[in-house]
Amino acid sequence: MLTFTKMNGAGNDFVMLDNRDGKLTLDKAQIARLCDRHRGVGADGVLVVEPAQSGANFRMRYYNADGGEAEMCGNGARCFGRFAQRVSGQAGDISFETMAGKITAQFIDNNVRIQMSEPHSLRLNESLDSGGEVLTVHSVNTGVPHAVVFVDDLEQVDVRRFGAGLRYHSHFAPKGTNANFVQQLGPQTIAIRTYERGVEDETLACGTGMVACALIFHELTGAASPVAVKVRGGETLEIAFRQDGKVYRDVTLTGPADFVFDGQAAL
Ligand SMILES: N[C@H](CCC[C@H](N)C(=O)O)C(=O)O
Repeated sequence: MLTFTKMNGAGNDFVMLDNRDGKLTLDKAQIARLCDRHRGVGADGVLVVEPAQSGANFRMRYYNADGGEAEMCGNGARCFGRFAQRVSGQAGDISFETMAGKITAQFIDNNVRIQMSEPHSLRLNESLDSGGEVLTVHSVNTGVPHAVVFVDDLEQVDVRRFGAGLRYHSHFAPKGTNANFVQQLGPQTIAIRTYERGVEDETLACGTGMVACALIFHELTGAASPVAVKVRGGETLEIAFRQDGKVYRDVTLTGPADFVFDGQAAL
């Protein structure tokens, strides 16, 4: 039996595994089965605590619901910090390595603030066909790749149709991208919906997607930091940043990371 903890980061939900002893080996099919909402535990992804290979406290591995490993997960990183703190009994900030760089988690009341890796590959105003329509698409990598489209009414967007159209678009091949749709609610407030690569559906929240949308919102409107981002699950999270010329520094994502239950799963 596999001992796990289920966590929820603003509606993005995860199976958490403690593999600090290095004894756990799961293949892609087993991870996908854990995430299956009918045959398994059910989750958007799996996060695994491993020993650090350099100066951090831990190493974070992230796997999407399809079992494939991804470089980073923003909501997952908040949950990872909270989970690593619990299993290790370590007080104070938690640092961990990811495929996208080193992340630090700070614990602020019921929220977790993570210092994101430096965003890159920002591109604005590209015309791309998706779902049979030509969209104005922006993109940036916030640990994983994100496409961003601004719309007038989020409720009217067919996220599966247009999200999948961008996720599999040749422009983002071969790795593909996550796809976000954004509606401005105020000078420093947006609402977003996200189609996630590797989940292949809309999720209730996407942390790296929130960061991508907030930075592009700043690029297009000059919106000051911090930007409030309302997600499909109903929560509002905070993205802060500092622009140093063309580079974004001190990018942080602050929001909830909640324990849901502990369990044992047959694999
Ligand atoms: N599905 C994403 C990884 C997880 C991103 C999301 N859950 C987050 O909170 O950042 C990808 O394959 O690029």
